[in-house]
Amino acid sequence: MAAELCRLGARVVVSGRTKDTLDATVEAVDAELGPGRAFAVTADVRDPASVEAMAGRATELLGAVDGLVNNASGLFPVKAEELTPNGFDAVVRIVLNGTWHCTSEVARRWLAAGRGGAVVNLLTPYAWTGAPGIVHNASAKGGVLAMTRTLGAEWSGHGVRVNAVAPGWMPVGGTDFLAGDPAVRQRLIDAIPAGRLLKPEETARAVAYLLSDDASYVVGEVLTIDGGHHLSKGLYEFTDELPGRS
Ligand SMILES: CCC/C=C/C(=O)SCCNC(=O)CCNC(=O)[C@H](O)C(C)(C)COP(=O)([O-])OP(=O)([O-])OC[C@H]1O[C@@H](n2cnc3c(N)ncnc32)[C@H](O)[C@@H]1OP(=O)([O-])[O-]
Ligand SMILES: NC(=O)C1=CN([C@@H]2O[C@H](COP(=O)(O)OP(=O)(O)OC[C@H]3O[C@@H](n4cnc5c(N)ncnc54)[C@H](OP(=O)(O)O)[C@@H]3O)[C@@H](O)[C@H]2O)C=CC1
Repeated sequence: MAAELCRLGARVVVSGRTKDTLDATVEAVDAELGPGRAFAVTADVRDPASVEAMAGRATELLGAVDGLVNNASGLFPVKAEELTPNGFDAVVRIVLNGTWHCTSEVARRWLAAGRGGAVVNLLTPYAWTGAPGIVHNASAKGGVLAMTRTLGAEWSGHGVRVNAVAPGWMPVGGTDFLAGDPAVRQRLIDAIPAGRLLKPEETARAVAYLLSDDASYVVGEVLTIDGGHHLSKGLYEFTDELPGRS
């Protein structure tokens, strides 16, 4: 995500809890595009004080912050009846509360300065379909969907746009963790009308569009990029089992 946004011309602060991961991203961008495009700032999105410090440092490093991408997430597969209160909280605090902490911190700065900006939240199609086996993450993403629409409408008159992308499965992070097995992955691909996984840079380009002035009249919207997965393959899923015409 960060590397592709830099390729498209952005200067980016990457943030998360793990310094080594962030440093590796910055090193990769430096090697490809030269120094000064990407910077690392550690933060924990669950902690408003940490987010405030991150936003301040990002402003120092970039001069001005024009956009925010809420990408942090966490999940583990679990039967709903076995999920503990702490397990539910652990995920919701990252996804829903974390998105709120980052969005409110950055947007308040824009509103106080009388300037606009763009927020893009990372959703998934199961924000509206639901996702048995990950009730914590699906509930939190559903909350982020409502937040996207609410703040999109509430702040658009101030030039602060809030939108979201809903990617399908990408061969990174969460997907490697949930569908690392080649046979499981192939079943997943078979269910996607486009017949392949989403490339991370395709998600980044959709994010870049929503961050850009080209999307200046796009408010509270969700751009779904899942190769038609949430629409299903319909009858084609069963083509081999359907009776022939003769
Ligand atoms: C679908 C494809 C799309 C992908 C979308 C993505 O979001 S990809 C992003 C994918 N990336 C990631 O997910 C990033 C890596 N994931 C993580 O960092 C963790 O999974 C985290 C989200 C729980 C956060 O950790 P943390 O340090 O805040 O939490 P903690 O360790 O202190 O535990 C708190 C509570 O949760 C309980 N609990 C935990 N695991 C399990 C389990 N397997 N089973 C049952 N329960 C589990 C644990 O027992 C405890 O409850 P208890 O016992 O006190 O009642
Ligand atoms: N992978 C996929 O196929 C899909 C992903 N998505 C969404 O795209 C986004 C990225 O997914 P993916 O790349 O797979 O996820 P990863 O697990 O690879 O990345 C999640 C990121 O969140 C950061 N993070 C987790 N907890 C915190 C925290 N408390 N504070 C700050 N940062 C945190 C992690 O860094 P660290 O642990 O160092 O803090 C990590 O960089 C997520 O929002 C996900 O829901 C949507 C649809 C499909």
